[in-house]
Amino acid sequence: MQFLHTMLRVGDLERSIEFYTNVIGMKLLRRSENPEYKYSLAFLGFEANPHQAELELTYNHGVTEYDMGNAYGHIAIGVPDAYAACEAVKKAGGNVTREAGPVKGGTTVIAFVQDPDGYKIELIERKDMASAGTGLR
Ligand SMILES: C[C@@H](O)C(=O)SC[C@H](NC(=O)CC[C@H](N)C(=O)O)C(=O)NCC(=O)O
Ligand code: NI
Repeated sequence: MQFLHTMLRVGDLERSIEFYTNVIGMKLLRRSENPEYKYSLAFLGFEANPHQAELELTYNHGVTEYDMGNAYGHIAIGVPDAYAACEAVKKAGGNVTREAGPVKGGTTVIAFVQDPDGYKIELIERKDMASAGTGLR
């Protein structure tokens, strides 16, 4: 088996695609429309399945916001340098809600970014990723 995607409901699909491509550096992998059930999908990621898990964004036509509740935590992205990633996010107009630094009580360097709908994204510094050329623009 393989972990394929995480689905988030968003209030403005184009706004979210813009954020996840231009701020986070993902690729728009594919889109689909379901006019019968009045929703649109966009799949984004750094690589398509099966190479990496994908993010599925769901837009229900006419629904511009959701009750975010208190259960959702975050999705996590590995970056070679969390400090540089935060600067790149800010430069691209993104919202860093927790600057890069060691996790409380530990040594792993993390940061948090908020997407346009308020979903949190954790940036986790992974030195092993430096050679992979991954990471935020
Ligand atoms: C493409 C695949 O990864 C899907 O997740 S589509 C599944 C489908 N999604 C929706 O209907 C989205 C709109 C819906 N109003 C929502 O907000 O979730 C789905 O969940 N279908 C349910 C079913 O029983 O088929
Ligand atoms: Ni799905």
